Amino acid sequence: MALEAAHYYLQLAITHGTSTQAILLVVFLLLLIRLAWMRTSTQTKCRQQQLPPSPPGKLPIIGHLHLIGPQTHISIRDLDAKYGRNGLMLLRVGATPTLFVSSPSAAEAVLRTHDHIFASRPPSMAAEIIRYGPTDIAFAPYSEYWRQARKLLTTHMLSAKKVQTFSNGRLEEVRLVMDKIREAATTVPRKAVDLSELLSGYTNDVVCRAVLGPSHRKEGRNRLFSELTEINVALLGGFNFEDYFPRMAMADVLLRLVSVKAKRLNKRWNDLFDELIHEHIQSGEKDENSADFIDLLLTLKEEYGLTTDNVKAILVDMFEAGIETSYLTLEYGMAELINNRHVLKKLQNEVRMCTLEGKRLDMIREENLSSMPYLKATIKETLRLHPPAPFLLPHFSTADCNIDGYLIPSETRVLVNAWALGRDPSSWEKPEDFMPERFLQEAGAVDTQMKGKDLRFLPFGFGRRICPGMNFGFATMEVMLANLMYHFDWDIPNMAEGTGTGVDMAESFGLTLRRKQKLLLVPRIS
Ligand code: HEM
Repeated sequence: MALEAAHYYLQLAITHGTSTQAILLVVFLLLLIRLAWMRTSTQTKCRQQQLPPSPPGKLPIIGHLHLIGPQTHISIRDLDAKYGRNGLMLLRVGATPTLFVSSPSAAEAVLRTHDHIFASRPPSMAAEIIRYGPTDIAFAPYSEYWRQARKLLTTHMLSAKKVQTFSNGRLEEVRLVMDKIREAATTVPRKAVDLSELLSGYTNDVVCRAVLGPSHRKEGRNRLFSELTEINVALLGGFNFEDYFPRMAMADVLLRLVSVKAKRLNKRWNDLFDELIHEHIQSGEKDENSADFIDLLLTLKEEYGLTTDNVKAILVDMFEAGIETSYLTLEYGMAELINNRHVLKKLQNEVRMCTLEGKRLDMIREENLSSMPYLKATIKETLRLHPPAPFLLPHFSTADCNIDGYLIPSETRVLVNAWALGRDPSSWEKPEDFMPERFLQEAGAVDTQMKGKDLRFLPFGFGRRICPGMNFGFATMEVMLANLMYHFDWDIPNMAEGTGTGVDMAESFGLTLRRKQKLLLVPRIS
């Protein structure tokens, strides 16, 4: 084809043009031919290169979908053990090639060595609508826009220094929860508290306060944000048929349905943000210490080239990424502590050491936490066993890439099974046991700072897309867990009658890994 074209244009130039034109044309066309040849030979080479291993039994249309059970993280771990190679396994989920990563070396290849190729996100129609483009940070494709928005976030909103400025607000929120628990503990007979509800309310209010300041309870705004975040998670978190079967007629119908739902939801977020932005503009500039996230974004948006819609998209991220992750970790942590009484006792001893100087504290404050390594280790151990995002967020390759001799084609969806990595018996001693001590080993191999040298432990991901909210998350979780340990002893309901058993740890899978049952516990004032 290219040769025919070259011949044709050469004839044309010779008949109608000058000889210089003809020579230039020939050179240009020869270049074109060379390029075409190089492309064909690369494609042939790629085709010859092997794709990562896949399980047998791929079906028309649905691909390997029927092999994946409802507990996806467990199914994928088991399939990888059988069919994967070095932690790499390629499944066709519907029409979408999906690479599952289940070993530290494979995670290293994807998140460190070839991070620039895998740092994008797959397209999602719901994310496009709810997150204005998407122009948030979590779902935005890898681009200059994402780099700028993320820089703003990490430099001004989620830096250790800024997170520290919210400490009084956090303490106030913890105090409110302690008051509610104390009330239940002093009732006769003692009442169980719904710790799931209290903890999710707490992490919601901590994020609301950081986003919009102390007026976060005005007219029930905190509850409204909680409701909107829940709907967001439901819409983005499940298996979205239309993302995996983009060319099917049924996907078209679903696409329209999802689009209607997403637009309705986006309108609710949008109206609320308009009201809040208006209020913030009216109330004028604040100093760096008292500025909330809306203040910061409004002040900095021009410097970073953001529109008001971009600001709203980033705010949606704060709610969706910031609330459930910390809440689930706190809830799983408490459940593990109840089922592992010796760990609970050890943690209570560490926290209660604060009172050894003779005075009882009304609250454990953040400045008390630096002398509590076991508390931090307990949270890390909880994250190892129960990473709230078992597959991180989906990554997406933007070019062909070779890992371990396998070709990973461009536009492959990549899911890293952080849940499986945290429980791999070749990486962890007694992986199913809850042992915070493993994070206290002095020169142990585990990276206790979690800056990610060790890719066995990835609850926050790693590389360009690593969670920027780690400081915020730890600050939220540590002070709450310390106070729960300091003020109360904990029983399971019906323990006194001897009919109570341990806490049920059954999980239900989604974008996040939730416990199936509410966590009901009976507090006793210590
Ligand atoms: C226990 C607490 C938390 C955990 C376990 C957690 C975990 C994660 C994970 C696994 C990712 C995806 C990483 C990847 O794709 O490779 C992520 C991304 C993200 N997280 Fe967190 N997170 C937590 C708290 C927070 C908080 C408190 C905030 C903000 C207030 C936050 C904001 C974000 C954002 C904006 C992203 C997207 C980053 C990007 O795509 O560049 N996270 N987080």
